[in-house]
Amino acid sequence: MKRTEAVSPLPPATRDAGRSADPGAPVIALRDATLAFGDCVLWRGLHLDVRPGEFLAVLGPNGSGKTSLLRVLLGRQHLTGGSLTVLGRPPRSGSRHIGYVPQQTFQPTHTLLRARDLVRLGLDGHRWGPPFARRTTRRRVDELLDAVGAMSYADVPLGRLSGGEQQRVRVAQALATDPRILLCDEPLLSLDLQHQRTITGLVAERRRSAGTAVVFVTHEINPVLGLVDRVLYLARGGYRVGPPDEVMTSSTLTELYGTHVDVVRVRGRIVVVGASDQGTGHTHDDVTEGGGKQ
Ligand SMILES: Nc1ncnc2c1ncn2[C@@H]1O[C@H](COP(=O)(O)OP(=O)(O)OP(=O)(O)O)[C@@H](O)[C@H]1O
Repeated sequence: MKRTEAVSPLPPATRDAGRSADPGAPVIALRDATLAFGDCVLWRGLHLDVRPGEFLAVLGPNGSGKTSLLRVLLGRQHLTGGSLTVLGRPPRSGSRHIGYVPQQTFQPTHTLLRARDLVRLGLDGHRWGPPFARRTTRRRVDELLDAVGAMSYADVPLGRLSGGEQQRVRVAQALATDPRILLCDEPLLSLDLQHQRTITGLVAERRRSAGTAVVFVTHEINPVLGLVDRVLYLARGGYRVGPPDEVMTSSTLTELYGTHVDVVRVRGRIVVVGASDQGTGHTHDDVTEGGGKQ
């Protein structure tokens, strides 16, 4: 399997964040990793290191295995072949060092769980033993809700919130444990431009100040283009990984999809044209902006 870049040096944006950590110690290390369900190989031979403070965007058509990759990193799905370490150990579910923003699922309208309850669960839901002091917990929950612009509906049941409002609460929950790795599955979905900026700003600040590594699944690279160190692009069982300028090119994506794909840059934005249903066994929209469906 050809890859654009196997292990990159830390790009300028991440050097500060990675300074205190051993730059030789990836927080995620996949070696010759394969994931298949029956005859359907989602990706094979994946070789990838993610460093502290790095921002990795994961792109690819529907069904290419982006969410499944996050599930593998979370220890919820076993690899079919190859190996993985997360923070130097085999992955295990429930680690408080990993924050996870799942793909959008709407809360049932009758749920009584409030926004602040969900964030509190992120804070002490994994812990055994006595709960944190009430006042400390409340202050931290308020800080997290405030950071995502969700204070005004902190006490509203989740089922009464819009999709975008729920999404912001999920981001606050994922950040609650000060994670060393943040896994995000299309966190900008349903968010207007202003709240997209709030969330991307928050993630950027988190990686800058704490060296948190970010794996960010998205159909739209443009809202995070300024943050992305490397792109992992999955398609047809294969992949490419490298800086956006190397991966998001007509020649690289044409090779990956096995058919002609045009990548054009318009006023600093990346537009991918022609990546339609290219043998993943799944449908994929025809004209994409930033590598995904519209
Ligand atoms: N546990 C499972 N058993 C069998 N097939 C599965 C399982 N989990 C995922 N799949 C299949 O693997 C494929 C990849 O799914 P995945 O959700 O990882 O894709 P994706 O790239 O995130 O797609 P999308 O862009 O639509 O969110 C899909 O066809 C899915 O049905």
